[in-house]
Amino acid sequence: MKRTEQHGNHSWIVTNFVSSRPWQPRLYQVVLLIFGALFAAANVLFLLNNKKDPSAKTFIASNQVHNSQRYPFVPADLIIQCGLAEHVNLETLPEKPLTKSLGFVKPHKVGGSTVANIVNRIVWGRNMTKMIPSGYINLGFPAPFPGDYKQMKQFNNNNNNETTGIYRFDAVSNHAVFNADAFRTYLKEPMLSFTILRDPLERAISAFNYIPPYSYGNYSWQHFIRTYKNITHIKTRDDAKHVNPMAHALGWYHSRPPILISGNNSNTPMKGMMWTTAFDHNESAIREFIQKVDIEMDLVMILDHLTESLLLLRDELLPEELEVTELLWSNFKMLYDHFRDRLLARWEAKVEQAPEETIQLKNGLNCLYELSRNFSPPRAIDSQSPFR
Ligand SMILES: Nc1ncnc2c1ncn2[C@@H]1O[C@H](COP(=O)(O)OS(=O)(=O)O)[C@@H](OP(=O)(O)O)[C@H]1O
Repeated sequence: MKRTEQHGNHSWIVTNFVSSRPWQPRLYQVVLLIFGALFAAANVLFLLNNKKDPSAKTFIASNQVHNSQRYPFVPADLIIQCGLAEHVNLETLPEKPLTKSLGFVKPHKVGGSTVANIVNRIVWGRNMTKMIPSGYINLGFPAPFPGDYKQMKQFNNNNNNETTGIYRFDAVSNHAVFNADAFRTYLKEPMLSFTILRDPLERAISAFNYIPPYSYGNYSWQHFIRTYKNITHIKTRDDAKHVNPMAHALGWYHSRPPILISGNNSNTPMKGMMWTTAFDHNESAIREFIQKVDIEMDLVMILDHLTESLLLLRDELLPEELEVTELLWSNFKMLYDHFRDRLLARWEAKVEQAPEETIQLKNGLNCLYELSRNFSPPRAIDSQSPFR
């Protein structure tokens, strides 16, 4: 029913829903009430959950950590099936931050995600803070560290660098270019700096397979070699991922002033800079650089010796501060071994193993494998690789 009220010179049309009968809820009001109640309940639950588990604060979570369970990547049944359960007690694992911050330099295609996952899990489990890039991938790379990163919302005076006032984190594990001074500015003291390297040719093949535009399969390995062999400047992020990228991540190109690209290019991935490759074959300069890295980096791990590398990493901390199981859990070989054994057991248990079909399939697969070898990057041209 519509009512017109007169107030001085103004008149309002007041629409109301008053009926002559006592108030009775209508369907839309009931629906609104239910939604309101659900919304309020969800908010309360969210607040309670965050209060209960401070490590669930979104700031600490990395892009690789998706839910609020304490160790999200390890299904409990897998731990049990792998015989680790008797060694691991989730409840008694230390929750204290490590005595050192973790400055992990992650070059591309060197097994860095495996190591970054270890760092992330340690950070997650021990209620530590990690510097997160704004875009979740690069802390500046290929430009200088740290680039744009998410600021800590709550400043804690204990964590601030006394000289700069900048918040200091417990860990860094995204793609970045190592600079000892810059890392020390943003990471708590004492810092444990480490990285991982891989045979350069293996790495280049991995990059060829995974990094655009080559990963799209439209260009040959020969095209890849031709493109990068005589490159004079690193101008794009893809150049940086393909040309001497492990050295780039360790600071090789940044040890000389960049060439500034004219115009306003500060928003490009390279931040308006490019780097010359003129010194890439200068042996004495390379030796000098290796010496510098040797002094500044606490541990350089090697992918082919990951187990030994991780144990040496553990030894950089206080005795017993980091349990081997905390490293083991991210060992995807364990996952592989587990499912390989499961598959073989299922095969053994198969009632009829069908020998004729087995031979036919095996021959066909061999044939396909030979074909693919002939049409994929031929190892014979390894010696021409600019990465050697
Ligand atoms: N534990 C372990 N042992 C041996 N090899 C391993 C391991 N973890 C990762 N890898 C191999 O590393 C390659 C992926 O590297 P990244 O994780 O650094 O890639 S990325 O830059 O983060 O995209 C990729 O190499 P390729 O398979 O040759 O492409 C992975 O297979």
